Amino acid sequence: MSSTPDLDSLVALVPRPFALFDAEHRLLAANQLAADLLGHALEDLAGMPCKHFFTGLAGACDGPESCSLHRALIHGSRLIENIQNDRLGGPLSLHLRVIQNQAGYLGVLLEAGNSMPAAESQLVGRSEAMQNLMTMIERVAPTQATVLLLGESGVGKERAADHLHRHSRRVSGPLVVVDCSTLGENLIEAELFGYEKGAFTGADRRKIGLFEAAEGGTLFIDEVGEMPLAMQSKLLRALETSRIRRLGGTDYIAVDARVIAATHRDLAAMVQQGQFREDLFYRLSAFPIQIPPLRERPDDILALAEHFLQHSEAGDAALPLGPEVCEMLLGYQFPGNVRELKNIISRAAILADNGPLRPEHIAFQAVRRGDIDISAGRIPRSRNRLSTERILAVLQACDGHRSEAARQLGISERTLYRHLQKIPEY
Ligand SMILES: Nc1ncnc2c1ncn2[C@@H]1O[C@H](COP(=O)(O)OP(=O)(O)OP(=O)(O)O)[C@@H](O)[C@H]1O
Repeated sequence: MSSTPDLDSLVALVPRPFALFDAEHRLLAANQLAADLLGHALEDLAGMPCKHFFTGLAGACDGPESCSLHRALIHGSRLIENIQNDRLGGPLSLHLRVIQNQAGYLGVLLEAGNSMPAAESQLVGRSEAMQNLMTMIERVAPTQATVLLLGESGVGKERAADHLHRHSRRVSGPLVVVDCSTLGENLIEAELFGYEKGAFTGADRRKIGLFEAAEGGTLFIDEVGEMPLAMQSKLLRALETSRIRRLGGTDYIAVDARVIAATHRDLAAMVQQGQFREDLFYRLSAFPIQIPPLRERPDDILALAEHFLQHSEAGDAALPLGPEVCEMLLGYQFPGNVRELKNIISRAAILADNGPLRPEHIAFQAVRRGDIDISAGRIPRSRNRLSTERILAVLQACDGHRSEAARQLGISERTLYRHLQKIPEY
C-alpha cells in the first residue's frame, strides 16, 4: 500500500472496518480493521480486485450480475453470506454499506458476523434521503432516546423501527409491536399495561402487558396518533417514570423497555385541535425521524424493486430489470408507497413465472404520474384516494377477503381495518 501513503493514513482514521475502491473495483486502501476481518495482510491489498478482497477467491470483478460491491451500491447495503475464505478459519457473513462519489470511487464500511441485520430486515435504499435516514437511525439506536417515526402509510416506519432495534444494544431483547389503530379504547390499556385477575369481567387470570413483554427490548407503538386522550396521559407517565401499573393492580412495576412510536398523522396539528396531549407530543418528539414518501425519493424505486424481486421465488433469475419496466416504475407515483411497490413486484414475479419481468406483468393500482394533477405542486393524499366507495368496491370484488382487498388497494390490512372502522354502515 506504499504507493498511496496518503490514503492509507486517512483510512486508518476510520474506527470501523473500511475500504476504498476505484471505479473498476480495485482496492485503493483499507484499514487494518478491514484487513483483519477478511484475513488479509495489509501489504498484500494494493490493487486487489473486489472479488478477491471480499471472498478470498482469485480473479477480477465478476461484473454487475454478481459483484457484491455493485449490488451493495444499488441497494445501499448488502449482506454476503457464508464467505469461505481459507484464511478466515470458518465461514463468514459480511454486511457491506457502500457509497460512491461522482468520480466513481467507492467507500465501503464492513460489518461481520451476528451483529449484521438479517437480509430480510434490511433497510433498502440508496437515495440521499434514505442514506440520511439510516445514519440517523444508527446514531440514535445505541441511546435510550424515545424515537418518533413519521411518514405516510407504507413508507417503511415499522421496517425502520425494526432496523433501529437491531442496531441498538437491546437487539438480544424482544421487539414488541402494538398498533393503536386496531385496539379499541378499552383494550389498549389492558394490552399495554396488562391486568390483574378480576380487574374486569372476563379477567380470570393475571396477564402481563406489552410494556412488560418488551422488558430489555423495544416497544414499538404504531399509530400513536390514534391513542385515546385518557390513555395518552398514562403512556406519558409510563415514559417519564419507567413504571406501569396493571389494570386492577395497586403496585407500580418497574419496566425497562425503549419506546419507538410512529404515526402517519400530523401530531402537531392534532395538538392544536386538542386531539393529542401537548406534553406527550414533546416527550415523543425528542427524536423525530421523518420518512419521505417513495415519490420523493425516486432513486430508491429500482433498488427496492430489485430487492423485492430478489426475495421473490424467482430470486436472481428475474434480474436485472429491463429498461421498459424500469421506465414504467420510475414514472409512477406510488400512493401506497413501498408497500404498493412490493405488492406490484410480487404480483409481477408470479406472472413472469420466474423469468424476466415484462411491462405487461406490471399492474399499477392507481393513476400514473401523468394523470395526477400536480399543477398546484400537490399530490392528492392517499386518504383522499381511498374513498369509501373504492374500498367497498374492492372489498366486494374480493368477496370480503380483507387481505386481498388490502393488497389490491396498496395498503396494509391494518390500514384497511382503520378505514373500515370509520365507515358507519360497515
Ligand atoms: N427501505 C425498505 N427496505 C425494504 N423493505 C421496505 C422498506 N420500506 C418498506 N419496506 C417494506 O414495505 C412494506 C411496508 O412497510 P411498513 O409496514 O414498514 O410501512 P409503515 O410505514 O409502517 O406502514 P403503515 O403506516 O401502514 O403501518 C413492508 O413489507 C416493509 O418490509
